[in-house]
Amino acid sequence: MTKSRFILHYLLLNKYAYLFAIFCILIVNWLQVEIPRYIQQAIDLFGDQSEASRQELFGYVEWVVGLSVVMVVFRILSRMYALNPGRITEAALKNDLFYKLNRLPNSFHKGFGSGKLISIINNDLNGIRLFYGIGFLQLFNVIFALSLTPIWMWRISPALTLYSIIPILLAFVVFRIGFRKMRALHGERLTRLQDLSEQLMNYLSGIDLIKNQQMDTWVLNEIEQVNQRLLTCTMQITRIQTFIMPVLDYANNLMKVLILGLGGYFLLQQNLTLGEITAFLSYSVLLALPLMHLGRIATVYQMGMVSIDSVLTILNSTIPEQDMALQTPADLTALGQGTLTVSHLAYQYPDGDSAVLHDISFELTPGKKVGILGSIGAGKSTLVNCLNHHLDVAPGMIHWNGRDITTLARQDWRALVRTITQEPYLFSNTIEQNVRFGSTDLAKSEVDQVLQLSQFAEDIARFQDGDQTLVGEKGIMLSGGQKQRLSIARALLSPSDLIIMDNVLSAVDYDTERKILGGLLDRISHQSVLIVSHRISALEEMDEILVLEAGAIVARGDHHSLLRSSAYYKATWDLQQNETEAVT
Ligand SMILES: Nc1ncnc2c1ncn2[C@@H]1O[C@H](COP(=O)(O)OP(=O)(O)OP(=O)(O)O)[C@@H](O)[C@H]1O
Repeated sequence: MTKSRFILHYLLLNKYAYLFAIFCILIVNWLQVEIPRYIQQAIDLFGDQSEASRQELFGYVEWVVGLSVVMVVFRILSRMYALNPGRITEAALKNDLFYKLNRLPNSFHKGFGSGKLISIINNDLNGIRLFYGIGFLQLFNVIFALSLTPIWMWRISPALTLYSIIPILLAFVVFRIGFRKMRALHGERLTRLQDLSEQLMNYLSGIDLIKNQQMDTWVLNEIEQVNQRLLTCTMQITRIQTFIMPVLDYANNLMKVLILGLGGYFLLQQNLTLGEITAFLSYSVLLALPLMHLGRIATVYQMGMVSIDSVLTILNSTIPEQDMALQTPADLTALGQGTLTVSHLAYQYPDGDSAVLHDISFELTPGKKVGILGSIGAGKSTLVNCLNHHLDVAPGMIHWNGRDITTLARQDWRALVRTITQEPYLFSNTIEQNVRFGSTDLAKSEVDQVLQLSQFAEDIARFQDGDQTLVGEKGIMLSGGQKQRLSIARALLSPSDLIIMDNVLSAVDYDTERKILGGLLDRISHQSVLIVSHRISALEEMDEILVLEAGAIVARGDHHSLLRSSAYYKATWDLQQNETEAVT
């Protein structure tokens, strides 16, 4: 989407409100130039004592009062109808951005820091709201005021109008120079705000580490540097603004001096009346006001343009074609209960030097349970992220019921495959809501059942508020093992055809692990399961265990055959047996 299409698209969203606002702004500006005309005629009647003149004078006063009331009404309407669209656009844009962010693949989120995204959603969207609200209102105010007022002035005295316009032209020249400089600075300022937000997000996520390692001074220094760059940029903008505003003010006063000086001369020459000079002075104020607003409009316009650029970097990011084509519910049901076939899977990270996975092949028929064992850095998580299509795998390597998963939309694929990761993410909500995760239609008894299965129910019974306990930000109130069990409960609540568990039981003891796995495998006997673990005790019951070393499968078989065929497996088993004995 180009910038002009973006502007038009969101303008059209409120087209009727804007059209009515333009009509109201036009009426307000027309009344603004009309009212001085009645004042002028009233003043010119001051010297005349006749009854007819008195009647005429009262008539003009009534007109002025009446028109002023009408003007106030239209001014209120113009503000309502011009400012509200700014809010509506902001809300619509937020929805569009959230929709897009939700559909964009992981590769986008890896390259685009969350701090930067938050800054765009807060600061840039604020800039866009002002652009579509106050910016629109002031723009039309200025257009109408600068076009109508000189015409009404010209009708009184063309010569005085031409002289009065000289200071305005001078002010415009100064304004244009400052305007160009400010545009670049506004862009820089929003980038600096994004940098600061990114930096803060980074440090706040690692606040425990910063405190533990006493890194406070270093962090404060880093933040101060980014903050200083933001301040320097903001000060430059303020400096230009504080220079331009007095210049515009000076132009306005110069115009008044010219009107009074030259107007007085024309009065003496009897070319102008006192009423006409008074009207002319009123018009000079009407010209000065939009002139004063030019600075504000320029800021709103420049911030709006820069903000639109930032937002477009997200809106123009492409969602992979296959992710756009969603299956119908019927097609998705037909895809269920399939066989996962992995053939000669290889994977290299885009920024990596060499392949992390080599020639991985295995099959997961419906209901089969497969375990993956491997040392640290063997490529287990990479394999999981290839299988659930978080990573962009090459076509032809992973099939589900004969269908290449790279031809399926990720959203559809994840309806079939549920992954429980080793770092569960919890929302700042109650335990029950964290299990439900939006599945509000499911009965409470189902939630209780999955909590029982994941061996979390006993812990919950000890909490004062039970499953209504608030878990705090990222589940800060829960221990590592409790978080893991909650995320297992969450994965079990809604149906899926394949469950992948990536080291999810690392933070629970052996006994709890055995209980969880026993209950879990009973409940999901019809579902395919892939469990990744460092612990053989978690894999013992699997139909097949793949031993991964440096990204390749070096041994495979069930627990008993591997004890005989794989020295690594046997050594790991013996070591872990000793650990278990030491613990019990
Ligand atoms: N995003 C990435 N970019 C580049 N290389 C990566 C990335 N993530 C992981 N790697 C590399 O891939 C290799 C395998 O990592 P992976 O996380 O898959 O191992 P793992 O077996 O899951 O390890 P662990 O048991 O410690 O979780 C490692 O050498 C790691 O450095």
